[in-house]
Amino acid sequence: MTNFRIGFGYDVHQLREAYDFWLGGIKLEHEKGAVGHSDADVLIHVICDALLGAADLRDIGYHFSDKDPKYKGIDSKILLREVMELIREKGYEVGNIDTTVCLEMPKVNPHIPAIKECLADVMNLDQGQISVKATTTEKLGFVGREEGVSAYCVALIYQK
Ligand SMILES: Nc1ccn([C@@H]2O[C@H](COP(=O)(O)O)[C@@H](O)[C@H]2O)c(=O)n1
Ligand SMILES: C[C@@]1(CO)OP(=O)(O)OP(=O)(O)OC[C@H]1O
Repeated sequence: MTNFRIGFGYDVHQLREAYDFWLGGIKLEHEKGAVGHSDADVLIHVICDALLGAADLRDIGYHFSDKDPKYKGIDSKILLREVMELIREKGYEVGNIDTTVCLEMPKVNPHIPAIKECLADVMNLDQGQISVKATTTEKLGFVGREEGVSAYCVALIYQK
């Protein structure tokens, strides 16, 4: 019987002027960008956490410490590739992932095709296995005040 497992990821990054805004592996043009030890790509970070959680492999900070200078400014696509290797080493394949980005501005929808193409390439999956959605928080909370961006991801993995 196929061994199915699910995982969940959640992450937040501050938004500040003079920072780049990486989301799902692509750079958005916006007056603010995300702050982090890495490139602060919140969408990739939640995908990593959902996959690691599904495989019972702890979390992103456990594998890539934010105290380690090796990861300062690192392209999160490199981290996602490593996470895919870790779960495949354990015999897992990805069924699908579903993500939601919580962001007041800018609009994510126009970028979703490029994000899916990029993530499918990094993860070696079909674009149909990767869902990316976005919502504002109706001007409420830190997202609504444009102080930060958050994201959620659920992942289904399986071992044949
Ligand atoms: N940063 C965002 C936020 C939302 N969207 C899209 O707009 C729709 C309406 O947003 P609500 O917060 O009012 O539900 C949402 O369903 C997304 O399709 C977006 O592209 N980028
Ligand atoms: C990715 C890492 C490592 O560079 O740094 P951040 O960009 O700060 O991201 P976060 O989601 O807070 O946690 C994981 C970190 O260890």
